[in-house]
Amino acid sequence: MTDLYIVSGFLGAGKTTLIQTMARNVFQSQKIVVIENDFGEAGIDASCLRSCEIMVTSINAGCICCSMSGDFYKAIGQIVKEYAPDVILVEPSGVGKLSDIIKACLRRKDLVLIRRCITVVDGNRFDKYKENYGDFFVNQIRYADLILLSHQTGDCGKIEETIGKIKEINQEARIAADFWDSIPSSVFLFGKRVEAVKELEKEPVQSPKFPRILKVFSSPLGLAKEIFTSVTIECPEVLTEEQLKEKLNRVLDHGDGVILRGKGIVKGMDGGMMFHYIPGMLNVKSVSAEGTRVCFIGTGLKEQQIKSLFQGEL
Ligand SMILES: Nc1nc2c(ncn2[C@@H]2O[C@H](COP(=O)(O)OP(=O)(O)OP(=O)(O)O)[C@@H](O)[C@H]2O)c(=O)[nH]1
Repeated sequence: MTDLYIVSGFLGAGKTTLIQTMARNVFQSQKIVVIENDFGEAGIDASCLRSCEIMVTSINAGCICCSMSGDFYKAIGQIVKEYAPDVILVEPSGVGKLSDIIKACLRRKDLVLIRRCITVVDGNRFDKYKENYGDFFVNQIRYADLILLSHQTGDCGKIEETIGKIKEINQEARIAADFWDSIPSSVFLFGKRVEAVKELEKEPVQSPKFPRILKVFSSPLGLAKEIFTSVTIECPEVLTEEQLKEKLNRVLDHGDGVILRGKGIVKGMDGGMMFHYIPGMLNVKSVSAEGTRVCFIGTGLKEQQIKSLFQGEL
């Protein structure tokens, strides 16, 4: 039986960052495979994790829990057989429901044992995300047995307030607000399962859904796709940091709709350049990973408009 950990959280919460921390601090001597499920993000996280020498299997263009669940089912079988990892880490898309991911993993309980359902919660954007995207955001909190706060401002009062709000949704989960590097490994590895997950475990295991069948049923991805759109842009040019920021700011300032997430890897003057955008934060840094793609996720985005803004003359 292979140990499986789910690392969920809303867009930009810090899932990939946490997986890197866990690979470094918790599973340092173990063979890890990460199953990464981008929502239209063109494998950007996967490139980043691979550059940290983590083995990654990407399932793109859908969501593990629904349209791709047949692929997910097969992927787990293949990974266990071919790589025999000690640990599988599943990073669902930020707009996936944790309960659906757990159900998808339970379909392979012949091969994997869910050890921990972890959710990263952006402590700085809690109210906004809960109010506007509660279907996903609240579900990710309710089914977690370990919740880690990210994007904290250092304001202890605000942290306590956010923890109080999380407890209104899930009283049983362990909540950790410390710096992740300082959290003992045992917190990630062991702990009580919350009742909500125990209930899911009691449900009869359903066969994986394959796309042919899915056309008949509405799916959670249907919901995510109705609400969120993603725009991916090829960017083969070499850019300076200023040029990249100017392109990004044109999209962020003048694009219609609400951009909730932006990320990408492009060619910089001295190698790869990666950016992350979440509302109120834009980070650009040099990376060893290579890439020529940027992606925006949000609501009400206009693909052509975003492409023109990004690709237009500088
Ligand atoms: N200030 C701050 N930044 C963070 C923290 N965690 C992650 N970040 C940054 O937030 C950005 C997004 O982090 P990721 O780890 O890519 O988030 P994710 O949840 O995998 O995002 P998705 O790709 O949308 O699923 C990156 O620039 C991180 O460096 C945190 O605790 N504090």
